[in-house]
Amino acid sequence: MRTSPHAVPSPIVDVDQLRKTYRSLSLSGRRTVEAVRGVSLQARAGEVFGLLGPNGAGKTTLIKMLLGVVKPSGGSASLFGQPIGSVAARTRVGYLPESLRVDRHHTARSALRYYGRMSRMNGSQIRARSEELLRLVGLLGRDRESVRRFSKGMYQRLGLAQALMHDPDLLVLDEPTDGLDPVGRNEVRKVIEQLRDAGKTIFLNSHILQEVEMVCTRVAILAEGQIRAIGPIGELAHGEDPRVVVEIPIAKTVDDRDSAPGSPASEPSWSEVFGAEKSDTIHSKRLGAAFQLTIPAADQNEINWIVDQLRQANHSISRLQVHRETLEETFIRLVGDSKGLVS
Ligand SMILES: Nc1ncnc2c1ncn2[C@@H]1O[C@H](COP(=O)(O)OP(=O)(O)OP(=O)(O)O)[C@@H](O)[C@H]1O
Repeated sequence: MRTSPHAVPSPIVDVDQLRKTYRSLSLSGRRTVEAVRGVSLQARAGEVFGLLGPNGAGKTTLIKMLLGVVKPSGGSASLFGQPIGSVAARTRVGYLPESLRVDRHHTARSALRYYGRMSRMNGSQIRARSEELLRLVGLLGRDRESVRRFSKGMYQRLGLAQALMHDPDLLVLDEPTDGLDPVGRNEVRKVIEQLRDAGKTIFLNSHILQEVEMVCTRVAILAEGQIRAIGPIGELAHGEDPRVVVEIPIAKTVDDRDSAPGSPASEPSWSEVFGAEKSDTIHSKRLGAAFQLTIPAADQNEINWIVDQLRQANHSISRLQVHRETLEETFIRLVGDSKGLVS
């Protein structure tokens, strides 16, 4: 069968209505937690897909289901078209868990040898691949030191190297920079950026907004086990129409010129300026000696129209700024508060 040259390649990660309910028994009785509640998403080859959510959103549970470590309660998912949990799916994935443990007696080199053997690589394959990866993660030269002497950042970079040892087609990273200082975060982020630029497909969990903004190409916002938004990073952050913020000096308003000197200026009727329908969408407030209007404006034509209406009504404009929603504002709008999120 021939495929059309314009056919969209099938997704590498394909999740359909996946659910996980944890049930446990304790002295205080039966406890049920709906950790993942009907999540659907897709990640394609070459994407760095970010799953952003506060603590407890269900991110780790979702990753563990993809890796076949936790059994779903409902829905389905596949990696490379193979059902999650199958050997065929698992062997093509590299995984960096939230807290990787490397035995303290290891050096970076001996640890990679160990992981290489687990992936059934032979001695010369292990040597060549270790050299390449130690260089990539910036540990060449420190590779014969005990990992006991490693900083947390170096340890995480070794974790990235172990995940890449068998040259997986998909890299799954759970909170890769959690607990690192800014220098360590930056070092790990640089490695992820190099992998992204080399075309690796990466699925990354994070509650660190800046990390997601800097490295991901597509993002899903997860809260309370549900996807609240999903899309390319640029579009997601601008989910709401841009707004224009205009400041109109009070002394220059029509009302003020008509009123007696020194009397407080009353607010102009914005419905007379913009029409009743548009004025309903305007938020206005007094800001010192000016009125500040926040007006939704989908595009440049609408911004021009707003300026024209103000000028026609003889209002001066002392400041005009186009405000686009940031990813942080999108997150807070969708999740309700910024609890558990680091910007
Ligand atoms: N093995 C388990 N048994 C019972 N409840 C669990 C288990 N694992 C996770 N949970 C609960 O499921 C919910 C989602 O947890 P999960 O670890 O998937 O979230 P997360 O988004 O990865 O959070 P974090 O960033 O804190 O790791 C939480 O309420 C958590 O307490």
